[in-house]
Amino acid sequence: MAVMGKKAVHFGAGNIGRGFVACFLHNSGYEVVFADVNGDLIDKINATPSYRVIEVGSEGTSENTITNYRAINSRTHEEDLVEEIRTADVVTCSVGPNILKFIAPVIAKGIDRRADENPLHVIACENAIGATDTLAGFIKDARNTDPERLESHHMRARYANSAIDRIVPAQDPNAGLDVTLEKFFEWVVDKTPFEDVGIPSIEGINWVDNLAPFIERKLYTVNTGHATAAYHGYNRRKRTVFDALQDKQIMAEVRGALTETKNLLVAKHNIDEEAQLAYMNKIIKRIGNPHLEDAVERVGRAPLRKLSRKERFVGPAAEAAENNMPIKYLLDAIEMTFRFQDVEGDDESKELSTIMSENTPEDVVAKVCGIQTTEKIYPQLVDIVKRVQADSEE
Ligand SMILES: NC(=O)c1ccc[n+]([C@@H]2O[C@H](COP(=O)([O-])OP(=O)(O)OC[C@H]3O[C@@H](n4cnc5c(N)ncnc54)[C@H](O)[C@@H]3O)[C@@H](O)[C@H]2O)c1
Ligand SMILES: O=P(O)(O)OC[C@@H](O)[C@@H](O)[C@H](O)[C@H](O)CO
Repeated sequence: MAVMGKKAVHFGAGNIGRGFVACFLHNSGYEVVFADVNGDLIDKINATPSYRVIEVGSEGTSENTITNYRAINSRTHEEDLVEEIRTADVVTCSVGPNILKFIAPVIAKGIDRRADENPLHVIACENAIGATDTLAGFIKDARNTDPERLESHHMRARYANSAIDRIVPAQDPNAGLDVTLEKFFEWVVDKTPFEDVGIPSIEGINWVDNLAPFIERKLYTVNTGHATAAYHGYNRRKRTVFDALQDKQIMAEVRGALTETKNLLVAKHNIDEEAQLAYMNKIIKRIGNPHLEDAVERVGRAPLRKLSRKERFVGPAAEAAENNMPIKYLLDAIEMTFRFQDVEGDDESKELSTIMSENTPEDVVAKVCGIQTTEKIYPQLVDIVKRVQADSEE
């Protein structure tokens, strides 16, 4: 049921922001106020009264028209944004996990101005475990919220973690605001923080009591498989994930990595093995969607984030290793990620290259992967880094 007169502020008017989150908020009757730092994008949004969300797949193409939105530059119009947050019902974001700290101060100011009886619902829509908790941590930090106001903060804001899944590739620069994406979507949100104040009425959200199995299953299947295809593909000069999956060896690497994460997910979350196998096969089909021009560079973007401790490779591989489960294919994918260096337009891939050239293998593993010397996976990661460093010196 649509809710009229409601307002959502969404940080990050990029692919998933315009194509998924804003689309669902719009369809649920919300006015959407985008907050972004890209001045050209802000101007385009404010000059364009509607845009299309175009779903493509083997079943054909369908379209949704999005209206009733505005955009504010959060860098130049902070006070306007604070006022929007003061009067909003929902704040969502899809800016990337490393940007959460930068959007926290303005959200904190808006929350602080709210009346106590009307808490803002905050849901971060990033590919990261506990992204809303991370954002809440920055908002509640003493630099952003007066410690004396913390005790009553829950009366002005509530925070729920989420898992969001829909493949939205980089868009054709000539497409304007239109977004082409896959038909499939899944948006799962923890309902427990909202239970006493009412969950926001957003069509399409699956509200759950325990998000952990959903987010781990998503990150360690969709994103592990996607990234495995992308990094192997990049190193074999494939253009898109679809192209990469046409290569039998890369497909075997993807299946291998997803079988290893399946074993872990099944054991850890009591997920039915057959159900996980079906989910895995569906994901392989989704990431191989021939209608999505999903470049390996987009899917491999930010390799330092993707090599970090709780992320799609090191997260499951470290845990599987501790439980003596096989991790051969995950290690192959990690090696390919370490080889994703100096990629045009990707700052982290350049930083990775500098880190690799200036540090010992042991220091790289500690700094990049956050793995301790006592963990079972440690020596295997050190060997990978040694190999990649040796190849770079040749
Ligand atoms: N694209 C997908 O398929 C997909 C699917 C699920 C989840 N996600 C997640 O969504 C997030 C965004 O991904 P995307 O593909 O939409 O990226 P994107 O680059 O298309 O969009 C990010 C947007 O955030 C804006 N931004 C950057 N810094 C900002 C700031 N300080 N304040 C406000 N806006 C800022 C950028 O200008 C850009 O418009 C990531 O965490 C990603 O993992 C993406
Ligand atoms: O967004 P990232 O950089 O964490 O990962 C790249 C892709 O795997 C990702 O954007 C997927 O398309 C998305 O997670 C599908 O739901």
